[in-house]
Amino acid sequence: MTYPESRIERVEVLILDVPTIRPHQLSVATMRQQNMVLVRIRCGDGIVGWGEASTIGGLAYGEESPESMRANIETYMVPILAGADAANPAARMNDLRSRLQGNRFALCALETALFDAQARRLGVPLSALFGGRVRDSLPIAWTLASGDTARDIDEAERMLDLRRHNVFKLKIGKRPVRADAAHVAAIKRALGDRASVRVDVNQAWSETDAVLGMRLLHDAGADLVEQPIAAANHDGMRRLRAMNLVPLMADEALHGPLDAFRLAAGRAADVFAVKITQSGGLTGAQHVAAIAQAADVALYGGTMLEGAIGTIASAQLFATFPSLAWGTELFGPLLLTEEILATPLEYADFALRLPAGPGLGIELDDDKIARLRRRT
Ligand SMILES: O=C(O)C[C@H]1C=CC(=O)O1
Ligand SMILES: [Mn+2]
Repeated sequence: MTYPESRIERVEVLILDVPTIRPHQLSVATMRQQNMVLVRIRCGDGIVGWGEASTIGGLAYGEESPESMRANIETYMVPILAGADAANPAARMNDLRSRLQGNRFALCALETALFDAQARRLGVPLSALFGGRVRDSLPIAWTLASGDTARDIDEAERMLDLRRHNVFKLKIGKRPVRADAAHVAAIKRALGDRASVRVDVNQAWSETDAVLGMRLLHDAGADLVEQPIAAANHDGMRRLRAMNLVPLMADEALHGPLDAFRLAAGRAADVFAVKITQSGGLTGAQHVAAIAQAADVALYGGTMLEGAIGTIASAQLFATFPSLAWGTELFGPLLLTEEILATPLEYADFALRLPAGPGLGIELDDDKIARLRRRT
Protein backbone atom coordinates (compact mmCIF):
# COMPACT_ATOMS: atom_id res chain seq x y z
CA MET A 1 0.00 0.00 0.00
CA THR A 2 1.49 3.36 -0.96
CA TYR A 3 0.38 6.71 0.43
CA PRO A 4 1.43 9.21 -2.23
CA GLU A 5 2.00 12.02 0.28
CA SER A 6 4.65 10.15 2.28
CA ARG A 7 6.31 8.25 -0.56
CA ILE A 8 10.11 8.20 -0.80
CA GLU A 9 11.07 10.74 -3.47
CA ARG A 10 14.84 10.87 -3.18
CA VAL A 11 17.63 9.05 -1.33
CA GLU A 12 21.08 10.69 -1.37
CA VAL A 13 24.40 9.49 0.01
CA LEU A 14 26.90 12.15 1.07
CA ILE A 15 30.49 11.44 2.15
CA LEU A 16 32.00 14.15 4.35
CA ASP A 17 35.76 14.13 4.98
CA VAL A 18 36.47 15.85 8.30
CA PRO A 19 39.90 16.04 10.01
CA THR A 20 40.23 14.81 13.61
CA ILE A 21 41.53 17.12 16.37
CA ARG A 22 44.60 14.85 16.72
CA PRO A 23 45.67 11.48 15.29
CA HIS A 24 43.48 8.75 16.86
CA GLN A 25 45.60 5.63 17.19
CA LEU A 26 43.92 2.20 17.29
CA SER A 27 45.68 -1.17 16.93
CA VAL A 28 44.09 -1.50 13.44
CA ALA A 29 44.46 2.06 12.09
CA THR A 30 45.50 5.61 12.88
CA MET A 31 42.69 8.02 12.03
CA ARG A 32 43.58 11.54 10.90
CA GLN A 33 40.13 12.17 9.49
CA GLN A 34 36.68 10.69 9.67
CA ASN A 35 34.86 9.90 6.42
CA MET A 36 31.26 10.35 7.45
CA VAL A 37 28.65 8.54 5.39
CA LEU A 38 25.34 10.41 5.56
CA VAL A 39 22.01 9.44 4.03
CA ARG A 40 19.24 11.94 3.34
CA ILE A 41 15.74 10.71 2.49
CA ARG A 42 13.27 13.24 1.07
CA CYS A 43 9.60 12.32 1.19
CA GLY A 44 6.58 13.52 -0.79
CA ASP A 45 5.09 15.25 2.26
CA GLY A 46 8.14 17.51 2.56
CA ILE A 47 9.64 15.55 5.47
CA VAL A 48 13.41 14.91 5.34
CA GLY A 49 15.13 12.17 7.37
CA TRP A 50 18.86 11.77 8.05
CA GLY A 51 20.97 8.72 8.86
CA GLU A 52 24.68 7.93 9.21
CA ALA A 53 26.85 4.87 8.71
CA SER A 54 30.42 5.94 9.38
CA THR A 55 33.14 3.36 9.93
CA ILE A 56 36.78 3.53 11.03
CA GLY A 57 39.83 3.58 8.75
CA GLY A 58 38.31 2.55 5.41
CA LEU A 59 38.28 -1.27 5.48
CA ALA A 60 40.64 -1.57 8.48
CA TYR A 61 37.86 -2.12 11.02
CA GLY A 62 34.89 -3.63 9.21
CA GLU A 63 33.87 -5.11 5.89
CA GLU A 64 32.06 -2.00 4.60
CA SER A 65 33.94 1.12 3.47
CA PRO A 66 32.45 4.60 2.89
CA GLU A 67 32.81 4.06 -0.86
CA SER A 68 31.24 0.56 -0.83
CA MET A 69 28.34 1.84 1.25
CA ARG A 70 27.64 4.62 -1.22
CA ALA A 71 27.85 2.25 -4.20
CA ASN A 72 25.66 -0.40 -2.58
CA ILE A 73 23.01 2.05 -1.40
CA GLU A 74 22.82 3.84 -4.75
CA THR A 75 22.96 0.72 -6.92
CA TYR A 76 20.95 -1.85 -4.96
CA MET A 77 18.98 -0.19 -2.16
CA VAL A 78 17.58 3.02 -3.64
CA PRO A 79 15.67 1.14 -6.40
CA ILE A 80 13.96 -0.98 -3.71
CA LEU A 81 12.95 2.11 -1.70
CA ALA A 82 12.05 4.56 -4.45
CA GLY A 83 8.35 5.47 -4.45
CA ALA A 84 7.50 3.26 -1.45
CA ASP A 85 5.78 4.56 1.70
CA ALA A 86 8.25 6.17 4.11
CA ALA A 87 5.67 6.15 6.91
CA ASN A 88 6.32 2.44 7.56
CA PRO A 89 10.05 2.00 8.37
CA ALA A 90 9.62 -1.67 9.37
CA ALA A 91 8.08 -2.58 6.01
CA ARG A 92 10.80 -0.68 4.12
CA MET A 93 13.56 -2.43 6.06
CA ASN A 94 11.88 -5.78 5.52
CA ASP A 95 11.82 -5.08 1.75
CA LEU A 96 15.56 -4.42 1.87
CA ARG A 97 16.57 -7.26 4.20
CA SER A 98 14.57 -9.88 2.31
CA ARG A 99 16.37 -8.97 -0.92
CA LEU A 100 19.93 -8.21 0.21
CA GLN A 101 22.68 -9.98 2.16
CA GLY A 102 24.83 -8.24 4.76
CA ASN A 103 25.52 -4.47 4.56
CA ARG A 104 24.74 -3.78 8.23
CA PHE A 105 26.19 -0.26 8.20
CA ALA A 106 24.44 0.89 5.04
CA LEU A 107 21.14 -0.53 6.30
CA CYS A 108 21.64 1.28 9.60
CA ALA A 109 21.94 4.63 7.80
CA LEU A 110 18.75 3.99 5.82
CA GLU A 111 16.80 2.74 8.84
CA THR A 112 17.88 5.77 10.90
CA ALA A 113 16.78 8.16 8.13
CA LEU A 114 13.40 6.41 7.87
CA PHE A 115 12.84 6.57 11.64
CA ASP A 116 14.01 10.20 11.80
CA ALA A 117 11.52 11.09 9.06
CA GLN A 118 8.68 9.16 10.67
CA ALA A 119 9.30 10.64 14.13
CA ARG A 120 9.34 14.14 12.58
CA ARG A 121 6.11 13.30 10.77
CA LEU A 122 4.51 12.32 14.09
CA GLY A 123 6.09 15.27 15.93
CA VAL A 124 7.85 13.08 18.54
CA PRO A 125 11.53 12.42 19.41
CA LEU A 126 12.94 9.31 17.74
CA SER A 127 13.25 7.67 21.19
CA ALA A 128 9.42 7.64 21.42
CA LEU A 129 9.30 5.15 18.53
CA PHE A 130 11.49 2.78 20.59
CA GLY A 131 9.37 2.88 23.74
CA GLY A 132 10.34 6.27 25.19
CA ARG A 133 13.22 7.54 27.33
CA VAL A 134 14.13 6.37 30.78
CA ARG A 135 16.85 9.07 30.99
CA ASP A 136 17.46 12.48 29.36
CA SER A 137 21.24 12.43 29.49
CA LEU A 138 23.93 9.80 28.98
CA PRO A 139 27.35 9.43 30.66
CA ILE A 140 30.13 9.91 28.08
CA ALA A 141 33.56 8.24 28.16
CA TRP A 142 36.53 9.66 26.21
CA THR A 143 39.19 7.67 24.36
CA LEU A 144 42.85 8.42 25.04
CA ALA A 145 44.62 7.36 21.86
CA SER A 146 47.37 9.85 21.08
CA GLY A 147 49.96 7.05 21.26
CA ASP A 148 51.92 8.88 23.98
CA THR A 149 51.49 8.31 27.74
CA ALA A 150 52.33 11.84 28.94
CA ARG A 151 50.10 13.41 26.30
CA ASP A 152 47.25 11.06 27.25
CA ILE A 153 47.59 12.06 30.93
CA ASP A 154 47.50 15.77 29.99
CA GLU A 155 44.44 15.18 27.85
CA ALA A 156 42.67 13.29 30.66
CA GLU A 157 43.47 16.06 33.17
CA ARG A 158 42.02 18.63 30.75
CA MET A 159 38.81 16.58 30.38
CA LEU A 160 38.47 16.26 34.16
CA ASP A 161 39.01 20.02 34.61
CA LEU A 162 36.35 20.75 32.00
CA ARG A 163 34.00 18.22 33.72
CA ARG A 164 33.50 16.70 30.25
CA HIS A 165 34.72 13.12 30.92
CA ASN A 166 35.78 11.07 33.93
CA VAL A 167 35.79 7.68 32.19
CA PHE A 168 38.72 6.99 29.88
CA LYS A 169 39.15 4.20 27.36
CA LEU A 170 42.77 3.58 26.40
CA LYS A 171 43.53 2.14 22.98
CA ILE A 172 46.20 -0.52 23.32
CA GLY A 173 47.44 -3.58 21.38
CA LYS A 174 50.03 -2.01 19.08
CA ARG A 175 52.94 -2.50 21.49
CA PRO A 176 54.08 -5.58 23.44
CA VAL A 177 51.67 -6.56 26.24
CA ARG A 178 53.98 -5.50 29.07
CA ALA A 179 54.62 -2.07 27.49
CA ASP A 180 50.88 -1.53 27.05
CA ALA A 181 50.19 -2.59 30.65
CA ALA A 182 52.85 -0.12 31.87
CA HIS A 183 51.13 2.65 29.83
CA VAL A 184 47.76 1.80 31.46
CA ALA A 185 49.29 1.61 34.94
CA ALA A 186 50.97 5.03 34.53
CA ILE A 187 47.70 6.68 33.46
CA LYS A 188 45.71 5.03 36.26
CA ARG A 189 48.39 6.06 38.79
CA ALA A 190 48.15 9.68 37.62
CA LEU A 191 44.33 9.81 37.66
CA GLY A 192 43.66 7.63 40.72
CA ASP A 193 40.08 7.47 41.96
CA ARG A 194 39.12 10.57 39.98
CA ALA A 195 38.55 8.46 36.87
CA SER A 196 37.65 5.03 35.58
CA VAL A 197 40.34 3.64 33.27
CA ARG A 198 39.38 0.99 30.71
CA VAL A 199 41.15 -0.50 27.69
CA ASP A 200 40.26 -1.53 24.16
CA VAL A 201 42.64 -3.95 22.42
CA ASN A 202 40.65 -4.13 19.15
CA GLN A 203 41.40 -7.89 18.75
CA ALA A 204 45.19 -7.39 18.68
CA TRP A 205 46.13 -10.09 21.20
CA SER A 206 46.46 -13.84 20.85
CA GLU A 207 44.75 -15.75 23.64
CA THR A 208 48.18 -16.35 25.22
CA ASP A 209 48.91 -12.60 25.16
CA ALA A 210 45.51 -11.99 26.68
CA VAL A 211 46.02 -14.41 29.60
CA LEU A 212 49.08 -12.35 30.56
CA GLY A 213 47.31 -9.09 29.65
CA MET A 214 44.30 -9.74 31.91
CA ARG A 215 46.62 -10.28 34.90
CA LEU A 216 48.71 -7.18 34.19
CA LEU A 217 45.65 -5.01 33.53
CA HIS A 218 44.06 -6.19 36.77
CA ASP A 219 47.22 -5.14 38.63
CA ALA A 220 47.27 -1.82 36.70
CA GLY A 221 43.77 -0.99 37.98
CA ALA A 222 41.84 -1.24 34.69
CA ASP A 223 38.07 -1.49 35.19
CA LEU A 224 37.15 -3.10 31.86
CA VAL A 225 38.86 -4.90 28.96
CA GLU A 226 37.25 -4.56 25.52
CA GLN A 227 37.67 -7.13 22.74
CA PRO A 228 41.20 -8.34 23.60
CA ILE A 229 41.20 -11.25 21.11
CA ALA A 230 39.80 -12.14 17.69
CA ALA A 231 36.07 -11.48 17.31
CA ALA A 232 35.41 -15.06 16.19
CA ASN A 233 37.09 -16.63 19.25
CA HIS A 234 34.05 -16.85 21.52
CA ASP A 235 35.50 -19.83 23.42
CA GLY A 236 38.63 -17.80 24.15
CA MET A 237 36.48 -14.91 25.41
CA ARG A 238 34.66 -17.33 27.72
CA ARG A 239 38.00 -18.62 29.08
CA LEU A 240 39.31 -15.07 29.66
CA ARG A 241 36.09 -14.11 31.41
CA ALA A 242 36.36 -17.17 33.63
CA MET A 243 39.72 -15.86 34.92
CA ASN A 244 37.62 -13.37 36.90
CA LEU A 245 40.29 -10.66 36.82
CA VAL A 246 38.79 -7.72 34.88
CA PRO A 247 35.25 -7.56 33.39
CA LEU A 248 35.29 -8.41 29.68
CA MET A 249 33.39 -6.49 26.99
CA ALA A 250 32.50 -7.79 23.53
CA ASP A 251 32.73 -5.24 20.70
CA GLU A 252 33.81 -6.50 17.26
CA ALA A 253 32.40 -9.95 18.22
CA LEU A 254 28.93 -8.42 18.24
CA HIS A 255 27.36 -8.07 14.80
CA GLY A 256 23.74 -8.01 15.86
CA PRO A 257 21.19 -10.17 17.68
CA LEU A 258 22.51 -13.58 16.54
CA ASP A 259 26.00 -12.87 17.92
CA ALA A 260 24.41 -11.43 21.06
CA PHE A 261 22.50 -14.66 21.56
CA ARG A 262 25.60 -16.83 20.99
CA LEU A 263 27.85 -14.74 23.24
CA ALA A 264 25.23 -14.63 25.97
CA ALA A 265 24.51 -18.36 25.76
CA GLY A 266 28.25 -19.11 25.87
CA ARG A 267 28.79 -16.73 28.82
CA ALA A 268 31.58 -15.17 26.72
CA ALA A 269 31.24 -11.54 27.88
CA ASP A 270 30.26 -9.56 30.97
CA VAL A 271 29.33 -6.49 28.93
CA PHE A 272 28.09 -5.82 25.38
CA ALA A 273 29.19 -2.69 23.50
CA VAL A 274 25.96 -2.03 21.60
CA LYS A 275 26.44 -0.16 18.33
CA ILE A 276 23.63 0.74 15.97
CA THR A 277 25.83 0.29 12.87
CA GLN A 278 27.29 -3.07 13.92
CA SER A 279 23.77 -4.25 14.81
CA GLY A 280 22.42 -3.37 11.34
CA GLY A 281 20.37 -0.47 12.68
CA LEU A 282 18.38 0.84 15.62
CA THR A 283 15.99 -2.11 15.70
CA GLY A 284 18.83 -4.66 15.66
CA ALA A 285 20.58 -2.75 18.46
CA GLN A 286 17.36 -2.73 20.49
CA HIS A 287 17.20 -6.53 20.06
CA VAL A 288 20.85 -6.89 21.15
CA ALA A 289 19.99 -4.94 24.30
CA ALA A 290 16.94 -7.12 24.98
CA ILE A 291 19.05 -10.31 24.71
CA ALA A 292 21.65 -8.81 27.05
CA GLN A 293 18.99 -7.90 29.57
CA ALA A 294 17.46 -11.36 29.49
CA ALA A 295 20.90 -12.98 29.95
CA ASP A 296 22.10 -10.59 32.69
CA VAL A 297 24.83 -9.18 30.44
CA ALA A 298 25.53 -5.51 31.20
CA LEU A 299 25.30 -2.79 28.53
CA TYR A 300 27.60 -0.09 27.20
CA GLY A 301 26.59 2.35 24.46
CA GLY A 302 29.30 2.07 21.80
CA THR A 303 30.31 4.22 18.83
CA MET A 304 32.00 3.91 15.45
CA LEU A 305 33.16 7.49 16.00
CA GLU A 306 30.22 8.75 14.01
CA GLY A 307 29.51 12.44 13.64
CA ALA A 308 26.48 14.21 15.06
CA ILE A 309 23.81 12.20 13.21
CA GLY A 310 24.96 8.68 14.17
CA THR A 311 25.83 9.92 17.65
CA ILE A 312 22.43 11.37 18.40
CA ALA A 313 20.62 8.45 16.74
CA SER A 314 22.53 6.12 19.09
CA ALA A 315 21.74 8.38 22.04
CA GLN A 316 18.01 8.36 21.19
CA LEU A 317 18.03 4.55 21.39
CA PHE A 318 20.39 4.16 24.37
CA ALA A 319 18.17 6.54 26.37
CA THR A 320 15.41 3.90 26.17
CA PHE A 321 17.48 1.05 27.69
CA PRO A 322 16.24 0.22 31.20
CA SER A 323 19.83 -0.25 32.35
CA LEU A 324 23.08 1.10 30.93
CA ALA A 325 25.50 0.06 33.65
CA TRP A 326 28.75 1.04 31.86
CA GLY A 327 27.53 4.31 30.30
CA THR A 328 28.40 5.29 26.74
CA GLU A 329 31.22 6.61 24.56
CA LEU A 330 29.16 8.87 22.29
CA PHE A 331 31.89 11.49 21.90
CA GLY A 332 32.40 11.18 18.11
CA PRO A 333 31.59 14.84 17.20
CA LEU A 334 34.11 16.04 19.81
CA LEU A 335 36.93 14.27 17.97
CA LEU A 336 36.26 16.27 14.80
CA THR A 337 37.48 19.74 13.83
CA GLU A 338 34.23 20.79 12.12
CA GLU A 339 30.72 21.29 13.52
CA ILE A 340 27.97 20.21 11.11
CA LEU A 341 24.99 21.19 13.29
CA ALA A 342 23.27 24.58 13.47
CA THR A 343 23.26 24.10 17.28
CA PRO A 344 26.01 21.83 18.63
CA LEU A 345 25.19 18.85 20.87
CA GLU A 346 25.24 19.65 24.58
CA TYR A 347 28.12 17.96 26.42
CA ALA A 348 28.48 19.01 30.09
CA ASP A 349 28.90 17.47 33.53
CA PHE A 350 30.35 14.24 32.09
CA ALA A 351 27.20 13.66 30.03
CA LEU A 352 25.44 14.29 26.73
CA ARG A 353 22.02 15.91 27.11
CA LEU A 354 19.41 14.60 24.67
CA PRO A 355 17.56 17.16 22.56
CA ALA A 356 13.79 17.43 23.04
CA GLY A 357 12.72 18.16 19.45
CA PRO A 358 11.10 15.78 16.94
CA GLY A 359 13.03 13.03 15.14
CA LEU A 360 16.75 13.07 15.87
CA GLY A 361 16.21 16.52 17.43
CA ILE A 362 19.02 18.20 15.49
CA GLU A 363 19.24 20.65 12.58
CA LEU A 364 22.11 20.46 10.13
CA ASP A 365 24.17 23.40 8.90
CA ASP A 366 23.55 23.07 5.15
CA ASP A 367 26.41 25.38 4.14
CA LYS A 368 28.89 23.38 6.22
CA ILE A 369 27.69 20.13 4.71
CA ALA A 370 27.99 21.51 1.19
CA ARG A 371 31.54 22.66 1.96
CA LEU A 372 32.72 19.36 3.52
CA ARG A 373 31.04 17.08 1.03
CA ARG A 374 33.34 14.92 -1.09
CA ARG A 375 33.00 15.67 -4.80
CA THR A 376 33.71 12.76 -7.10
O1 LIG B 1 35.46 0.83 20.14
C1 LIG B 1 36.00 0.81 19.06
O2 LIG B 1 36.58 -0.22 18.76
C2 LIG B 1 35.95 1.94 18.08
C3 LIG B 1 35.92 3.30 18.58
C4 LIG B 1 35.07 3.67 19.68
C5 LIG B 1 35.71 4.59 20.44
C6 LIG B 1 37.01 4.73 19.92
O3 LIG B 1 37.89 5.47 20.31
O4 LIG B 1 37.17 3.87 18.90
MN1 LIG C 1 36.03 -1.29 20.66
